[in-house]
Amino acid sequence: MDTLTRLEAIIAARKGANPASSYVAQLNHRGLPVMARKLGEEAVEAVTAALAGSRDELVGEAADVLFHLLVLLGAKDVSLAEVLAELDRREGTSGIDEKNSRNA
Ligand SMILES: N=c1c2ncn([C@@H]3O[C@H](COP(=O)(O)OP(=O)(O)OP(=O)(O)O)[C@@H](O)[C@H]3O)c2ncn1[C@@H]1O[C@H](COP(=O)(O)O)[C@@H](O)[C@H]1O
Repeated sequence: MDTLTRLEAIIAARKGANPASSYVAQLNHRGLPVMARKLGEEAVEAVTAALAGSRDELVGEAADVLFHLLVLLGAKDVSLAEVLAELDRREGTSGIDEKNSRNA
């Protein structure tokens, strides 16, 4: 099992845990707007690290983005497999074509 799939399973298992002892449970307890805001904050931190930080900082912030994205997807009952299937679907198509079809 790969890292993201393992992390997805851990997040699913921790969702209903005690918020006092689990950060995942705490985020779920605080609700979707907080989870969404956390993902946005981590994304901004990743962007900042890419533009002005070190390589190690970018690695750390990218890990935070993936973690918080999985927490948000879990709360919305969207599986990682569904997201990966969407990426698979796009494989082999030009990114430009994809952009044009979305804007059509
Ligand atoms: N990968 C992670 C992970 N990455 C980041 N974080 C937490 O994300 C938080 C982000 O830090 P911030 O400073 O931005 O946030 P904060 O100010 O501490 O918290 P907020 O009040 O803003 O939410 C930190 O508390 C980190 O510990 C993570 N917490 C948990 N995991 C994984 O989730 C598993 C389950 O964790 P628990 O639910 O805590 O058992 C762990 O075993 C890990 O594998």
